[in-house]
Amino acid sequence: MGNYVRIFDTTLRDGEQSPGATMTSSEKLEIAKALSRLGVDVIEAGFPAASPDDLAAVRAIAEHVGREPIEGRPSSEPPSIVGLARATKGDIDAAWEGIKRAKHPCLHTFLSTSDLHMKHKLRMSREQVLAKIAEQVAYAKSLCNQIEFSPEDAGRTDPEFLYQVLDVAIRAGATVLNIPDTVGYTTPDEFGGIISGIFANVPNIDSVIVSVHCHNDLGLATANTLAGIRAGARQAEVTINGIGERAGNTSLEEVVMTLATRAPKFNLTTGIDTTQLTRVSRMVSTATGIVVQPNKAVVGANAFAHESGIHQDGMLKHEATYEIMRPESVGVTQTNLVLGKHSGRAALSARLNAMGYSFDGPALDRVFARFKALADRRKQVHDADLEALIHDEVGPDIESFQLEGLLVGCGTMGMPTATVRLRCPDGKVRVHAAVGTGPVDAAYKAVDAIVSTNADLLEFTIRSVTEGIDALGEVAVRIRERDEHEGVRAQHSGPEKRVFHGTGADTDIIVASVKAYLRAQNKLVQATGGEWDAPSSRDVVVHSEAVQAAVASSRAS
Ligand SMILES: CC(=O)SCCNC(=O)CCNC(=O)[C@H](O)C(C)(C)COP(=O)(O)OP(=O)(O)OC[C@H]1O[C@@H](n2cnc3c(N)ncnc32)[C@H](O)[C@@H]1OP(=O)(O)O
Ligand SMILES: CC(C)C(=O)C(=O)O
Ligand SMILES: [Mg+2]
Repeated sequence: MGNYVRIFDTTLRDGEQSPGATMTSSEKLEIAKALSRLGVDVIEAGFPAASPDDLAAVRAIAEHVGREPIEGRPSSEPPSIVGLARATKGDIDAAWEGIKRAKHPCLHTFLSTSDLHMKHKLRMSREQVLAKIAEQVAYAKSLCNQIEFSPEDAGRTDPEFLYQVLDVAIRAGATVLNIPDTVGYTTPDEFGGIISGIFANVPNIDSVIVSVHCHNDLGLATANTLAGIRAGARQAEVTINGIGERAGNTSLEEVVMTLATRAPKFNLTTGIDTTQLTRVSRMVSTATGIVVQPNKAVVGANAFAHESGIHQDGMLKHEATYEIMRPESVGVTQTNLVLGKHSGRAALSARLNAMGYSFDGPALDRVFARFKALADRRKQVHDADLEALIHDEVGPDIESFQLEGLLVGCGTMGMPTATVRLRCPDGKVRVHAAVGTGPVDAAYKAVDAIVSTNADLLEFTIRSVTEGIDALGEVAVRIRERDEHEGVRAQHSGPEKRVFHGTGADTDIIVASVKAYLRAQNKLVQATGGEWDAPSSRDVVVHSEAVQAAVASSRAS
């Protein structure tokens, strides 16, 4: 018993038996090529008796993947190509037709051996089953040198009968004995015990390869496969992403990465180039339409993502604190420290540094507070959100006017109104309400009434920083000092009027609009030496009066 575990991939056969996972022949061929590059030893390409299309797909794989090593394949030999067949002459002939052009063809035939399956499904006695195995394995052997036999539902088969079955299959010419836990019923100790029992009780078992094929009905497929391997099996039947009948098969990536990550414990190797795992996983997901759950081991989107501040802080100090394998080892470019509501300052400041910003002390505290407020409202904070926040944060040195409050009313049932409360350069808080053509126009009119800087709005743009209904909106405005001499500029030789730019970001786009406008107004005030004429008390209208006036005028019109 060597220390090499053959990886038998059945994504294209058992994997395709997942409800809804049917793939086209060309998708199957592409996946077979990717599996070959990945380094699998065996590709079970399909069940040729199932349909002419399945036969054609298996034939194409045998010809294009099974004859020559695909470029990039770690091994210098092409993978063995397997076709599955019931224990009937017709199925075996079809399977042979599919695989015979491969360099290493292998016929795989199976027959149920549990009392339950024999009685209710096959309606055959033990004697009939033994005779059929002897007959059909021998027939398959007359066509092909490599024969795999599987006693279906071995996990629920009487062990003594199982030993008899396997003995018959070896005598008839089987070269691989595959032990399936067809319905994912066993537990790891039981399944390991079945394999140990086979090694202890089946004559000439050392002349064949013992293989394991586990289903995941109780979520134990990988554990059972590893238990079988520890008991001596040297072939693991697996699928990419663990797809397959019902709850699926053992997933290739889980077995391979367990053997690699826990190498000292198992002391076993495979021929898999693990850096291709993520890519092949995505390819299979796209072809089958079966989405990989984010928390899926090894290839899930969150497998190398950390959101909580304590974990992120640990990861920044030493990557082994919360990762047992390096993301690059499975083809993920890097650990993903996801910024969200559970993140802390360490992760935020590391991300800001990576983006080229350096904040510390009170400045970092300020950005952090705004980041947390945003994270509370959205699931994830992306770099673009941070950029917008920073631009919003790094405004003019002196905030002459600060937004203290904003209330808008808009829709189809009245005039758009806005009430704005600003802290002004003299330290006083002023409130003004206005109506406009829309909520932004109303808010800007209210700001104008308090700020009264004589500026014209030149440009207003709004965009969503990231995707989704909860995205930040970023507003950019440009204002220009009003030209008192407009219309007579030709005779007037005064300087050009200056333009000021302001941006604002918020999940509320009206708030973002007012912030942007105030930014620009503040720059204008600063540029004019901080001079500002406070509006007369009459200008700073008590907002309820203005709203009443607006409502009255809308009713009148
Ligand atoms: C555990 C597994 O994954 S087994 C593989 C499952 N994969 C598939 O089934 C592949 C797709 N299958 C198919 O396309 C079809 O089922 C076919 C073409 C194979 C057969 O279709 P049909 O001839 O219409 O038979 P149907 O599917 O209705 O029933 C299966 C028959 O095969 C018999 N059978 C089941 N397993 C075996 C076996 N290993 N060896 C011989 N006969 C078997 C059943 O007893 C049943 O026979 P019956 O009709 O005399 O009762
Ligand atoms: C055909 C056999 C190996 C099978 O898929 C199973 O028993 O699960
Ligand atoms: Mg199966």
